[in-house]
Amino acid sequence: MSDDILSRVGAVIESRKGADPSTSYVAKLFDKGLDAILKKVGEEATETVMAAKDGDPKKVVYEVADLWFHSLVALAHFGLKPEDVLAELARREGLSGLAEFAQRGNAP
Ligand SMILES: N=c1c2ncn([C@@H]3O[C@H](COP(=O)(O)OP(=O)(O)OP(=O)(O)O)[C@@H](O)[C@H]3O)c2ncn1[C@@H]1O[C@H](COP(=O)(O)O)[C@@H](O)[C@H]1O
Repeated sequence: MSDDILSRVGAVIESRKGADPSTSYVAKLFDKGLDAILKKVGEEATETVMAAKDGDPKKVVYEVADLWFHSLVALAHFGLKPEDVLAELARREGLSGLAEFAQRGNAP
């Protein structure tokens, strides 16, 4: 179920390319350009950190949803989709982060 919603939201975001910014928040972001999109990603990341520092689980969920959403818009700017990120996470599945770090020639 979870990646279905990511795919659905990703498809709607893609469909907003070239849409009227006055009728769509996503189209407004595309119209403003990459810096505006990245500004929102940064803002939502900061708001996620602040929600976590406050120890408020519901607020953390809300802000992570904002962060994931704006990250999907940033992906779409580059013609990328949520499925691309899911494939990368699947590629990493089962490989310990410690082992992966060491594989890159980093000291444990
Ligand atoms: N998932 C979302 C989504 N999450 C957040 N947002 C918008 O992102 C904006 C966040 O900007 P704010 O400045 O309000 O930031 P904030 O952090 O919420 O508020 P502050 O804490 O900064 O005050 C708000 O307008 C939210 O409504 C979203 N807007 C759209 N979507 C999805 O994208 C689809 C297309 O949206 P439109 O292009 O607007 O039709 C929708 O059907 C949804 O599925």
